[in-house]
Amino acid sequence: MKIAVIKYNAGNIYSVDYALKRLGVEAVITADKDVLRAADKVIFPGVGEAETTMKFLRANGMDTLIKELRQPLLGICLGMQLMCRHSEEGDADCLGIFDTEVKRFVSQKHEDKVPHMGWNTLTETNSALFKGFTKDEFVYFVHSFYVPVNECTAAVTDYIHPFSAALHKDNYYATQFHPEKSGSVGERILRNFLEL
Ligand SMILES: NC(=O)CC[C@H](N)C(=O)O
Repeated sequence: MKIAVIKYNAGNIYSVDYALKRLGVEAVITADKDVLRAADKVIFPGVGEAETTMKFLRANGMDTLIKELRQPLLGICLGMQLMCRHSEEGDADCLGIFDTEVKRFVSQKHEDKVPHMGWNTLTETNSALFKGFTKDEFVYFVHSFYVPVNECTAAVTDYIHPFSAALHKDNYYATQFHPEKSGSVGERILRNFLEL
């Protein structure tokens, strides 16, 4: 099975690659569009800022490519956010795969620190990504923006208020949390994606 990780100006490409290696998977980290089109599965990682990253993707034709792909694709963190219609982070128009907004967290109480950095459990998991997942298992988040619960929501968590921890539509899967930084639980989620 050919697994490709999209190489662009994101920050967590190599931690994703290392997590895949721990699963015994040798992924190709590439910006080569033919290699990405030919992959069985594609991972779209991301740590960074939406506006800058969208400019980079458009300048390199990666926006069109990602929207053309029909094999399973997993967006992670910023990757998930860029798959939405628009982000308040830099007022960025994004890929529009998920017809929803990305909004900035607004602290309601002093203890509601932003960015949200921590371990949360998930509810309402309704995707093959979460096969074998139990309600008391934790995954790791680090983000200042969130995707409201919407028709593509595939898991929910609660920090300041409920929000989408994962999205799914057709061949597009996405997690706001970092499976590559979520220990054995995250490894299982990555394995579930690879087994789709
Ligand atoms: N880790 C990240 O890059 C998070 C994505 C985005 N910058 C956010 O703060 O929500």
